[in-house]
Amino acid sequence: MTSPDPRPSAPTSYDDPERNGTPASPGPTSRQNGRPDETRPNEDTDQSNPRRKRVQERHQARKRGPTQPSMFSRRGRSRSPSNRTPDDNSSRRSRSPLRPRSPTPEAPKRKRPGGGSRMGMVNPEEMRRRQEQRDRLLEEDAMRSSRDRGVSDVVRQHYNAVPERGREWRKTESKIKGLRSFNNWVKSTLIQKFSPDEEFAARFNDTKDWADDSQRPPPVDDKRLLVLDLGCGKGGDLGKWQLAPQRVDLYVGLDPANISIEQARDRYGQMRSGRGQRGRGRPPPPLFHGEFYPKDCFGEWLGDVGIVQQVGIDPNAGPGGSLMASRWSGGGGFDVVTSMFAIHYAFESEEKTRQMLSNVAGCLKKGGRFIGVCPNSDVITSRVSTFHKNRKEKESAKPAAAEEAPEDGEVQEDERCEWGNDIYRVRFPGATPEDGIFRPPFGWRYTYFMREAVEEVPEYVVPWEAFRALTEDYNLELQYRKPFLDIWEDEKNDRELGPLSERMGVRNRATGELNMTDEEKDAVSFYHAFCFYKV
Ligand SMILES: C[S@@+](CC[C@H](N)C(=O)[O-])C[C@H]1O[C@@H](n2cnc3c(N)ncnc32)[C@H](O)[C@@H]1O
Repeated sequence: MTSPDPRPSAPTSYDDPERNGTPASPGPTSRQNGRPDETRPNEDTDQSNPRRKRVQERHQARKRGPTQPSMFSRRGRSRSPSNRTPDDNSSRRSRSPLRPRSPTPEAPKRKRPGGGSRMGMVNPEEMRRRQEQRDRLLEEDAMRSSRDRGVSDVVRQHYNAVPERGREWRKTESKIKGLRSFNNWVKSTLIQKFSPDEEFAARFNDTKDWADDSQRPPPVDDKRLLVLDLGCGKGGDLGKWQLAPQRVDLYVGLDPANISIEQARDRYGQMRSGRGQRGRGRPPPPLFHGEFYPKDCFGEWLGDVGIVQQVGIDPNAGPGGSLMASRWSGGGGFDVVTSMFAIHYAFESEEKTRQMLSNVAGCLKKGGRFIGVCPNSDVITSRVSTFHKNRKEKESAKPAAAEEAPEDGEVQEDERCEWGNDIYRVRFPGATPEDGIFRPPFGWRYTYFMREAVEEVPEYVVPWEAFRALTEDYNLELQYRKPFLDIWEDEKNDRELGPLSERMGVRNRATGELNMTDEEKDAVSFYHAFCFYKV
């Protein structure tokens, strides 16, 4: 699966616009997409305390060795596999234990001396059978790749077509404004808790009361973060990254939806120029250098994206890679890889899921964090198994009647599992497992609808335990996983995240209650958040 890549050629050096004052990608309009929403810099945080104690808590349970040297020392290193392709990846990997792949058709054989005589030993019937088998496999392969391309195209076209309605509309007119704000608050919370590195967090462990002293600037944070966003959409999270406790030096946004990428560039340009900033409050912190490219991050290797190559991507990440090479190269150059509301598109197939993980693990330095949010398979499992239980009870209550047997492979209407409410709907078009456990863990397609945001787009179940097991192959260690509403319960009284929720309109200042209808709460409970460490 490929997407057009109209990237400019890779810059020879990565310039810090804070130093040279050159905006990387200027542009005029403000942006937002549907399900996840934006956060503007000066509503997001109290500018008097932009870096906070939160970072202490997430590192408390972890004790690791020294962090990697700054990317600046890595920048000149040339170890990126610029000529690598996803096919190259698969050739170095061992076969998955999760599901045997269908055999690929044999490549046409060259004539070699003696070959004819060996061929002569196979009887014609056998040769015909083998040829038929090869043809069948080729045809299946072609059908599979066209279907895969079809789904990716639908997803890309959908996100490209999501209208940009403007911030004011989203905050006032939208029927799901509570949900939008809540999702944004969860994403900010993840960024606040998990984006800083251990060194940065350790400094705050040593100076526990700094957050109480609004006059005193936080300790010097000279080491800044390099962030890669897979599926960045229209750049809705740029403002959140601008307010990260540890300052961001570089933000790279990738997404196959080329129009979304243009919109993200525009939004970044607007932030750089200070346009669209509201008058109240202190000015936001200085903006990082940002780059945005159209890219399928789950179907393709990221090593051919110039800026990714420059920062550093390790081709040895994952199973089958050379352990020694990986140990010596020390991984990729990014501190954080983030993927918000996007990894479920990778679960179309094992190949894509592994490609996504190779990209994530390859880009992260040791100690780097992979943070994201996606649909929670526990919720799906529970809905699906309850659906089948109820269906069976209904069936057994029915008087025995002569039922028409379904055609081969056909799923009867009443066997199709779906749920939702006025604002969101999940619909499985095919059969689902009665116990709700998705085996094998790839390719379980459903369509997702969300009012004003997502029009029946195909998505795939991310069976959590299988995913977590797979991440181990890529040296990614699970540090945190939590359903959205549990995050709220845990963090709503936090001295930073609590007030942030009020500024973002997530909590009603008078009642202290969430500003969401029951339907919105049901919709957000479909998701959970995670953080992995690269070890
Ligand atoms: C619900 S949007 C989330 C956008 C953004 N992360 C946010 O939170 O605002 C899902 C995004 O995933 C992107 N996506 C779909 N397939 C992808 C792929 N193969 N690689 C990277 N991104 C993908 C879509 O184009 C879309 O922008």
